[in-house]
Amino acid sequence: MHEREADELGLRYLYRRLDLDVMGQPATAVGDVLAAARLVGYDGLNVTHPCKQLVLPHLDELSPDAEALGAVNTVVFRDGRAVGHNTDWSGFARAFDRGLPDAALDRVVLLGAGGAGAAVAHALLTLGTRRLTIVDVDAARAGELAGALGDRFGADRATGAAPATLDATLREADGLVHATPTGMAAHPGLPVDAALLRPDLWVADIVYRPLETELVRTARRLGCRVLDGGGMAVFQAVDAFRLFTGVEPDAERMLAHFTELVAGPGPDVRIS
Ligand SMILES: NC(=O)C1=CN([C@@H]2O[C@H](COP(=O)(O)OP(=O)(O)OC[C@H]3O[C@@H](n4cnc5c(N)ncnc54)[C@H](O)[C@@H]3O)[C@@H](O)[C@H]2O)C=CC1
Ligand SMILES: O=C1C[C@@](O)(C(=O)O)C[C@@H](O)[C@@H]1O
Repeated sequence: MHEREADELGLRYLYRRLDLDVMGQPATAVGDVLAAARLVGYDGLNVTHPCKQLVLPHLDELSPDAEALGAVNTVVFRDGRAVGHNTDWSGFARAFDRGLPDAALDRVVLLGAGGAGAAVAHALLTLGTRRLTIVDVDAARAGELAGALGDRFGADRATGAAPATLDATLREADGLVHATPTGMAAHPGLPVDAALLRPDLWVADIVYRPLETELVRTARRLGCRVLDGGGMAVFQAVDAFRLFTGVEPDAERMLAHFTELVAGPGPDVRIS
């Protein structure tokens, strides 16, 4: 996606996968990878699960958003310094704005309080969600995330809740954002009971492989306004591309290319 957009713009750009599993390294080796990338002249890196927090001590500076979120997915090397940014939250915010404009944001339920859920929660509150209820099988994690958001956005804006309360909370909600692995090819299924989906509830899924998850399919069939996970995946890349190059990419072109990519076979991961 990055390379194809750069080709379109006439930029020379190499985007390489450095996979710790393939290298036989633990997640804690992220600092070594960062140092190696800097040494050999990379302009920056995207960082993914489970290294978005582990990378923090290896950075010289954080953008205010990355600092607030305590997670980095984009590192830019500039003037000898490694600067951490977070484009997951801005990517979700832009995808949401584009895909579900005018969606009611009075009461929103977020299912999943992991790394992606934290970025999505930051985006939802930044976009104006009045009351966000965060539900996770790990109720302590949901509570911690709600507490951290409360410190930044105001104590009454975010609450952690246990899965047993999901039915009641969803009945009163304007929208649902799904941020657990359910629905991915390796974890098929529906994360909430279909009986809880009604036409006046908007539904956003962040799972993007496949784009058409069981949740997206079911919610659409039941008449909900629906957003799939492709927009977040693309717009985080759009924001990272701009940070790496200083050039504004064509977001709609990247979205079209991404849709083509996810429809195809998975990547062939090899290091030689
Ligand atoms: N569209 C995009 O750009 C992105 C999409 N993703 C998607 O988001 C998913 C989550 O990613 P991360 O937050 O990094 O994973 P994570 O493992 O950090 O967090 C997942 C959270 O979901 C919770 N959970 C799992 N099953 C649950 C259930 N049935 N009910 C309630 N909570 C449950 C877990 O306890 C955990 O807190 C990924 O599997 C991926 O599909 C992730 C990153 C970017
Ligand atoms: O988590 C993700 C996914 C990603 O690693 C990818 O594979 O596209 C790119 C990261 O910037 C983003 O935060």
